[in-house]
Amino acid sequence: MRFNHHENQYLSEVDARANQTAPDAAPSTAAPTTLPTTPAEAGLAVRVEGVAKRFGERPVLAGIDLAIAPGEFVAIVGRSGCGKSTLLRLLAGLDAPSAGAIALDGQPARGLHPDVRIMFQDARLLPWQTVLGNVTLGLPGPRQAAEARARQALAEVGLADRANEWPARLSGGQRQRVALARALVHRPRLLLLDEPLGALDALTRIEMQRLIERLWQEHGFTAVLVTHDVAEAVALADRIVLIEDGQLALDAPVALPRPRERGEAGFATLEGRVLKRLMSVEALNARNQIRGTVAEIRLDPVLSEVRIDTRHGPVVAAISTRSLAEHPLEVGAPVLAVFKSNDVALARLEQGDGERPLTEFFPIPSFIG
Ligand SMILES: Nc1ncnc2c1ncn2[C@@H]1O[C@H](COP(=O)(O)OP(=O)(O)OP(=O)(O)O)[C@@H](O)[C@H]1O
Repeated sequence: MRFNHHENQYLSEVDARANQTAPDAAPSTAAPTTLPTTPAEAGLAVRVEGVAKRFGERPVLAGIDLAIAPGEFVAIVGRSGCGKSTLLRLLAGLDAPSAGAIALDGQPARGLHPDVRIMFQDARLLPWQTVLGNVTLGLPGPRQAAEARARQALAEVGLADRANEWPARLSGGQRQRVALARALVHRPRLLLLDEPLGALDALTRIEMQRLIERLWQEHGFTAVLVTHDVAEAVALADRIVLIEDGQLALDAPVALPRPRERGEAGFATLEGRVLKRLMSVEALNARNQIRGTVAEIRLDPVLSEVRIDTRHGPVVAAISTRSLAEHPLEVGAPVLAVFKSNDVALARLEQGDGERPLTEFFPIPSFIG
């Protein structure tokens, strides 16, 4: 998980709002203590038009167009580093686009929006505040009314009885529930979720997915979820968008009835389709591909070696023997070797000492083809 000063700025904004709260003021009957439940009034419409984002000379997003209807649940998937979190930070107003425009409910987005909340992979709870204190933080109005709202939000995430607990005493899943309550208590009309379940075990993750789905259905906010887990995207989203080379490469509706079961045929088909697209050769950087011909196959019970001859010299791929059985190759077959740029390292060979020993490794940003 990456932290940057913009996100801290977001948290300071929350702190600043907390400081404006009158802690000892009398309870107000004017402040509503219930969270909205009517979908029509809750969801924020999002429009992203021609949005580009560069960091220095490095383009990350290029010409993104995306319209999200009020109350829609959109999942953003894509390879690591493709710009998913960057897009989410732009929607949150934590960062500004280099080009293009973002509109929320038809109004140009400028900075932080009061109806937008973001949840990260780590809960970011203040350790010196109780669970209730963390959820109340930043709520305007008299303390008693704010606490009543916070307690209600905690009840909604199943933590009513942990209000007076310290964050350190909670499990990772419970801390994320508190973070969810802290977002919900502000009655967001757009909830941005940046891989919020990424650090949780599989079972807790599925429980949290159900909770998020239920709360989304009850409150009707618009939801945008960044996830690495395609099954999570299929379980929760109305639409799955895939970012690739800075652009939207896929926009797939998920027309499956809710609640969705992972074992169902439609679920597995869509998950397979998105995964296939995500893992496809076209999705990889073209510079990290090299053509060749299978020259030799050395079978081993577990991990076999396939040597291919390329115009740059021989390349040996270690392939599980099981995969090789599923996708057989024969000597002479034309193939494409695909490298993940992050996985390529250069090792200097000692002069005159054959293939060993290695002295230094130089990670390189991309394969030199
Ligand atoms: N503030 C920044 N300054 C410079 N580069 C940045 C900044 N934020 C992100 N980047 C770069 O932009 C690219 C996209 O980052 P981003 O975090 O949006 O990717 P991601 O798809 O969310 O990745 P992951 O799935 O690994 O979290 C990366 O190469 C990252 O290093």
